[in-house]
Amino acid sequence: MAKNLIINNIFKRNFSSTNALSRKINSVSVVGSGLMGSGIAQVTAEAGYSVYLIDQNQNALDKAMKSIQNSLTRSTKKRFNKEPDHAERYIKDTMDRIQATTELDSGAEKSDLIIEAIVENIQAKHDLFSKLDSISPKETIFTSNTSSLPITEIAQSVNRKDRFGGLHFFNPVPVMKLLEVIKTHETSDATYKTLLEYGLSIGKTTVECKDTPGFIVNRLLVPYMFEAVKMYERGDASFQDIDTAMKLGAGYPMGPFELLDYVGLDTSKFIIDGWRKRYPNDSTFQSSPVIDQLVSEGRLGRKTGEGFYNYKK
Ligand SMILES: C[C@H](O)CC(=O)SCCNC(=O)CCNC(=O)[C@H](O)C(C)(C)COP(=O)(O)OP(=O)(O)OC[C@H]1O[C@@H](n2cnc3c(N)ncnc32)[C@H](O)[C@@H]1OP(=O)(O)O
Ligand SMILES: NC(=O)c1ccc[n+]([C@@H]2O[C@H](COP(=O)([O-])OP(=O)(O)OC[C@H]3O[C@@H](n4cnc5c(N)ncnc54)[C@H](O)[C@@H]3O)[C@@H](O)[C@H]2O)c1
Repeated sequence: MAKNLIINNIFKRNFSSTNALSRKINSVSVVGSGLMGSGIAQVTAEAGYSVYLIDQNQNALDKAMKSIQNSLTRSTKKRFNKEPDHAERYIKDTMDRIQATTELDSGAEKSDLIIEAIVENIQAKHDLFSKLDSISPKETIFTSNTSSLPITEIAQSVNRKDRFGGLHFFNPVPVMKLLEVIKTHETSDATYKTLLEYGLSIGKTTVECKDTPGFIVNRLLVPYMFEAVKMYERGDASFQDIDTAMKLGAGYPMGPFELLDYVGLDTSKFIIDGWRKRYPNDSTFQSSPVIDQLVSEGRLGRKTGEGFYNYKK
């Protein structure tokens, strides 16, 4: 209660002085149905929005719908433990609000908000947004869930730069309470207000971020994870002991290697490689031979069943 009051006061402080009117959001398209897109679609549908979950790959969509169903079953078991009928109805209603499709147009033409959660690659994001810009209504707001790319740079491929911002979710989306909302120097106040309102409407606590590398969380978290890998590569400790140490000695829910496997080693590599290209003189962003090797072997972490740890057993 007190927390909500603080959030509302921050919200009022920042926006009561502007006359910006937020836009009503009814329908949301989530493009990319992997680890993040499936979670974003789930929490958005749970909040009552009608959702198009779009992916170029039908298998990814099938996997996403299964994972949403499992995640809802898990969360409703406790929430409605004495009312199984209610839980069943809640799951059905939520699933019914999500339309999974490989047709980009079918969602983009009808959505008020588009959240992109495809692979962490600037060219792929540019190609997607330039298509979306030509098929979406001009009022539709575009956002990216990028972990590390500048929102301003992603927005270069569209004309609607005032209706473009960042919505950075955390994994697992249904559980993690934070949403980073990113404003570029071209994002309009009305767009930004709409994005903050959307964040609150899906039950997240929002923080306001500038378009700086890694925003708030990843600028601190990613160098920490790669520092742990360097420690392991030097032979200072086993990765299992580093994980145990950080969980029991620093109170983290997961150690850095468990977290790398959880985020995906490919995504982690994309992030560090991208930052190193941009900031070649900053030693924080050095590559990791061990991660490069695991990625080249297709051992990407939990999503492939193996990374630093083996999840197939
Ligand atoms: C790189 C990117 O850009 C940014 C990022 O995303 S960085 C990554 C950020 N994420 C983190 O740091 C995650 C750190 N890990 C954790 O917080 C925890 O280990 C965890 C929440 C993932 C799992 O928690 P843990 O206690 O170990 O396991 P578990 O007991 O299975 O789950 C805890 C609760 O979450 C729920 N849960 C876990 N995963 C879930 C999912 N996918 N869907 C729904 N519910 C889920 C469980 O049902 C359980 O709920 P309950 O407390 O009501 O019973
Ligand atoms: N993994 C994390 O913990 C995490 C957390 C926050 C943000 N992110 C960011 O979210 C984005 C997605 O990450 P992820 O971990 O969900 O990736 P993922 O590999 O699990 O899923 C990406 C999905 O996008 C689909 N895709 C690729 N190109 C597409 C296109 N042009 N059109 C439609 N679908 C396409 C793929 O088929 C795949 O299903 C990345 O930008 C990543 O940096 C990831």
